[in-house]
Amino acid sequence: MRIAVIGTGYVGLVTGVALSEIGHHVTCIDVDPSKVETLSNGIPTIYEPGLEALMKKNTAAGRLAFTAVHSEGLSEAAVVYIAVGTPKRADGSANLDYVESAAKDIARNITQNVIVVIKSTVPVGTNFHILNVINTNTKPGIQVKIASNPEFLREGSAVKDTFHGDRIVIGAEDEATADILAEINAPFNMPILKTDISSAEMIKYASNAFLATKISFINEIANICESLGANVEEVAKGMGFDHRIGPDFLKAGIGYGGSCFPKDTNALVQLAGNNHHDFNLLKSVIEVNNNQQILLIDKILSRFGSLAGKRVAVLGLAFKPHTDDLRESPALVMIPKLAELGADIIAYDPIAIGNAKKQIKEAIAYTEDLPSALQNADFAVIITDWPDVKKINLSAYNQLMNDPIVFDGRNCYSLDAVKQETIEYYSIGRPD
Ligand SMILES: NC(=O)c1ccc[n+]([C@@H]2O[C@H](COP(=O)([O-])OP(=O)(O)OC[C@H]3O[C@@H](n4cnc5c(N)ncnc54)[C@H](O)[C@@H]3O)[C@@H](O)[C@H]2O)c1
Ligand SMILES: O=c1ccn([C@@H]2O[C@H](COP(=O)(O)OP(=O)(O)O[C@H]3O[C@H](CO)[C@@H](O)[C@H](O)[C@H]3O)[C@@H](O)[C@H]2O)c(=O)[nH]1
Repeated sequence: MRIAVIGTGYVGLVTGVALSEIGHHVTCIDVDPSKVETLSNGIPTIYEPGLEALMKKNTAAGRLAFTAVHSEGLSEAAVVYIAVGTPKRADGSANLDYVESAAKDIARNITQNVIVVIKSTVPVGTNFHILNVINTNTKPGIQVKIASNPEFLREGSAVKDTFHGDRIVIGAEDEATADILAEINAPFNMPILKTDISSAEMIKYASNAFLATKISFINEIANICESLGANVEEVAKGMGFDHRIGPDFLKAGIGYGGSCFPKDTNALVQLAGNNHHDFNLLKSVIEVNNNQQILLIDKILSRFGSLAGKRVAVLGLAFKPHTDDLRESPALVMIPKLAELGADIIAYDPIAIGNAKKQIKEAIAYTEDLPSALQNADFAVIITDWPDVKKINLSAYNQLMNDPIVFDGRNCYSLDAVKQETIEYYSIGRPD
């Protein structure tokens, strides 16, 4: 099948590469010519494990190409995926400007019948709206079908998730369209749910909202555990044995970040509100998360009183390990607060520093070397559970820091291991 993918971000690029890997001929289109140039040179514009090799392989095989010219990318496509951003507006709702503009790009440039597949996360009703935008802007006689195919990949394991995900959801108006999309996706060998368009759109929001709820729930339990002297890791383990609950997504910490959970939970609250439903449960999930992201500041202040002149090692900037993405990372909340309180900050991250420098306004020092971050620090704050942070020999805190005081926002170490060392250790939902 000849496929075009509009948008080469985390979703579009991974989707385009994966579709080419299973044998389709894919052209990825992006409005950013510098991205297209980098990608055409075989260099991924995002960090995703396993992506570069697949990208190079399929480009060399002639199944994958990149362009900044919509007419060129769309010229022979039978199916066009829209995978552009749907960021949060100030009121919390999803900004559909990029999706609308991609729809107009399609409408103005296609000369053949196409199926347009919306992969971006969009509120219920958007697919029909976008079909309308395309039909109003395209040439007469061209038949356009629309389908919803929400994406469930996680950053940092996007390639793995695309080939070994839990399900593929296809929302279509007619069986023929759903069948074509099912056929395109068949080589992924995953359960396929064919449903109506509105339900497909809702499945995406409901899934993210449910996962975010699980995280805020366990974080609330963690905070209660702290007051009562219980250990949230033990509690989560005990809960997880119950198949109805499951062991995943019960890791307490400094809250969820990323480009999806914060944005999509807010968008669902808005969507519900616009339809006269006050989604109180989800509002609380968001509030718990906002408080959770700054929880360590209170702990740090009660330990030190003042942070003026204290040197702090911030370990991790990305919102989770194995990605260079900082969108809604707790680091973006913690660093301004620490700076405002007068701390002298050195931040460690193995791959996200390039992106961090674009988003962090405070004058802080950066390093990709973990020991250098710890050298002479008065305390350390763990934001991202990077493998090298988790695997560090705990004696390094003692050897390198002025005072081995660690505030661990990701519960990286077992309390037994910590007890073997002379470090002062504060984590989430566990005895200090
Ligand atoms: N990032 C994730 O892990 C993830 C996972 C599942 C779903 N989603 C959803 O997928 C969508 C895309 O997310 P992302 O993180 O990949 O976004 P992103 O911001 O990383 O990438 C979007 C890309 O689209 C390009 N673009 C914008 N308008 C364009 C146009 N008219 N023509 C061509 N290119 C255009 C931009 O230049 C950019 O490269 C969002 O709706 C998001 O909620 C994201
Ligand atoms: O038990 C947990 C699990 C995750 N997190 C945090 O939650 C955030 C999101 O993590 P994760 O879900 O692994 O990453 P994302 O790449 O944001 O993926 C989510 O958002 C995507 C975009 O919609 C969806 O496609 C995925 O299915 C969904 O998992 C991160 O800050 C994690 O640290 C926790 O605090 N505790």
